[in-house]
Amino acid sequence: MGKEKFKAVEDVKPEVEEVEKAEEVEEQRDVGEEEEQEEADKTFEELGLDSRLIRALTKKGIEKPTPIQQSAIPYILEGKDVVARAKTGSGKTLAYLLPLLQKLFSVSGNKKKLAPSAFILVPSRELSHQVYTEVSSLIELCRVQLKVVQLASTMPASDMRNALAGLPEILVTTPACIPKCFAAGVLEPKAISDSLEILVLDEADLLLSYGYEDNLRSVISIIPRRCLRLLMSATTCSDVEKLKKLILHNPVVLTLQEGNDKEEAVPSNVQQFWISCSAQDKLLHILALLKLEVVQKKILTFVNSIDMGFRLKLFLEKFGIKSAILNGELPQNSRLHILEQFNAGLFDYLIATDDNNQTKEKEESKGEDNKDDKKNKRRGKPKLDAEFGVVRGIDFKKVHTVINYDMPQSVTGYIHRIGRTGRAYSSGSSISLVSPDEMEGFEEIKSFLAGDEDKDTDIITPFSSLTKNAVESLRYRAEDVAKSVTRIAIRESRAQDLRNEIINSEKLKAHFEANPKDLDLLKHDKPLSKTAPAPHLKDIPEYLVDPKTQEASKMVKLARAAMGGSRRSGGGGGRTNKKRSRKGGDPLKTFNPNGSNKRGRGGGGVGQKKDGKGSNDGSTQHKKQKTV
Ligand SMILES: Nc1ncnc2c1ncn2[C@@H]1O[C@H](COP(=O)(O)OP(=O)(O)OP(=O)(O)O)[C@@H](O)[C@H]1O
Repeated sequence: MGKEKFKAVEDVKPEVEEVEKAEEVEEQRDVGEEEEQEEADKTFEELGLDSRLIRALTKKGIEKPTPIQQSAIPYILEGKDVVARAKTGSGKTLAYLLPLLQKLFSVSGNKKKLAPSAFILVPSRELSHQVYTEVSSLIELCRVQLKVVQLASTMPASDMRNALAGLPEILVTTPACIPKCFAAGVLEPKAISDSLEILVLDEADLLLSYGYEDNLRSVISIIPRRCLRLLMSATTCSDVEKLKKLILHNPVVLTLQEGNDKEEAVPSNVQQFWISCSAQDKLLHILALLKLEVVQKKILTFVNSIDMGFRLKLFLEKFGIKSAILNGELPQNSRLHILEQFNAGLFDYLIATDDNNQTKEKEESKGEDNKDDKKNKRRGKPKLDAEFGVVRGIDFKKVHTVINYDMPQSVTGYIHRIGRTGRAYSSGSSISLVSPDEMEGFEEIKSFLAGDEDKDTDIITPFSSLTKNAVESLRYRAEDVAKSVTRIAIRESRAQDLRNEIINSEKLKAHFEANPKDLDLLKHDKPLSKTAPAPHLKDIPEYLVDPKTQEASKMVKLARAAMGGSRRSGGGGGRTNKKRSRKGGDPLKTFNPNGSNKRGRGGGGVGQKKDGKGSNDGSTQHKKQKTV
C-alpha cells in the first residue's frame, strides 16, 4: 500500500459560531517522506503516551501503534481538533481513546464537576456498548480513578439519573440521548458548558444518515469553545464535510494522500470470492460450504431480511449446524449478548440482517403501520430498533469468513460487510452467492473495486474449492429439507425467538448489572425447530463428496488445527493466514503513512508492487486459493 499515505491538512477557521457562514481557508501540509519514515517507526512511548496506557495496551497484547494511531495521537495530545479518516478495522477507536484518556488523567480530580468531561457519540447502541467496553477495560488496566457511563435514549429517566449520579468523566451514547437527558433534567446544559473538555463523534459518516442532525445541533449549541473535538470516519462523504464544518475548528485532517476510493475503502487482506447460483440454490450452496467444511470458521452470514435469516437458521439446524441470529427486532440486551458471545467464540455461525435492510423493513413496517396501526398494535407486532446497526463499526472478533447469502444493495454495503473480517492484524475471506437477479449489482461492485485502470482484473474471483459435483451430491437432501422450512415454520420460529429473547433480555438485564463480565448465561444458538435433526442429515457420508472438495476440506481442517484446533479458538491464523498476515497484506499496515517497506519481524519479505500498492492487494488476492 505504498501509495496510501496520510496527509495532514490544517483547517484555519474563524470562531465556531461563525463557522458555517465563513469561507474555509485550508492549508495543506503533505507529510514528507522523511517525516513519514520517522512517524512509521514510532512506538507508543514515542507518541508521548502515558506509561499506564502503554502497560494496559501490553496487557491487551497491543504492541505497536497502527498508522492512524501514529498520525492522530500526537495531534490530539497537542490539543488539536482532528478529523481522521481511515478504512474499517484500522484502529480508529484507540486512536482517539488513548489520548482522550491521557488528557482525562490530568483533568480528573482537578475541579468539582457537575457533568462529564468527555462525550463519545456514536450512531448505534451496539457501537456505544463496544466503545464503553473498550474504555472500561483500559481504565481498569490503567488502575485510574475514572468513571465511564453508557446511556441509551430509551432508558427511563430514573436509570439515567442513577447512572450519572457517580459523576462519570466519560459518557458514551448516541446523539439522541443528550437531548433526552436535558428533557429529563438529568443533565444540565450549563454544567456541560462548564465541564466538557472533549467531544468525539465516532463513525461520523453515519451520524447524519441515522437522523441525528437535530440532536447534534442541540449538543453543539452548548459545547464550550475550548472543547477538543474529534471526528472519526471510515469514508468521506458530504455528511462528514457538513459535520466538520459544523463542529470543528482548525482541525488537522488526517486522510489518505493518494489513491482512488476503492483503495481507501476495501480491506486489502480480505480475499473475495463469488459463486454463481440461482436464488433457489442458495440454501444448497451454503449447506455445501458449511457442511463440507471448505470455509474457515468463524462465519458471519448476511441476509437481506429477518425472515430469510430464520429460513436459513431452520434449514441449517436440520443438518445439525447451529447458528445464532442477529437483527434489529431483538431486544437490545440480547443483541449485545449475542455479539459478546460470538466475539468470545462461544459459537461459530452468526446470521445477521444488516442495517440497510433494517431501514427497508422499518419503512415497510411503517407503511403497514399506517395502513392498519391498531391491528398491528393489537397483534403486538415487534418494532425494529432505530438505533440498531449491525455492520458499521462493529468489531466482530476473529471472523474468518463473511458470506453474502443475499447480495447487499449497494457497493458501500458490500464494503462494510466484508470489512467485518480481516480486521486488525488478521486476514479473512468473503464469499458472495450471486443469483441472476443480483448480477447487475454484483457487476457494479466488481467494477467499483476494479477501479478505472484495472478493468480486466478480477478482484472477486470464482470460488474454486467447491466443485459442482460436491454441490450436486447434496442436492436431494437440501431440496427435501428446504421444503420443510415453510413460511409458517419461519413465522412461528421468528415469534418464538423473539419471545425467548425478551425473556433472556430481562434475565440479562439483571445479570449484567450483577456480573457485567459473565458471558455464558444464555445460549443464543439454540435450535428453534421442534424436531431434532435426523441423524442421517447430520453427517455427510464420504462417498458423496468428490475428491477435490475432500482435499479442500482437509486443507481447511489443517489450517484450523494449525490455529489451535478447537472451535472455541475462532479464526484468524493458520497456514493460509500466516502467509497472508505478513506486512504486505496487513490491514493496519495498509495505512502506513510511510508507504515504503519496513524492515523487521514479519515484514521484510513482502515488497511493494511497482505501482505502489501492497503486494497482497493484487498478487495474492487475485490468485485462486484452495482454502479460505
Ligand atoms: N495497534 C494495534 N495493534 C493491534 N490491534 C489493534 C491495534 N489497534 C486496534 N487494534 C484492534 O483492531 C481491531 C479494529 O479496531 P477498531 O474497531 O478501532 O477499527 P476501526 O478503524 O474503528 O474500524 P471501523 O471503521 O469498522 O469501526 C480491534 O479489535 C482492535 O482491538
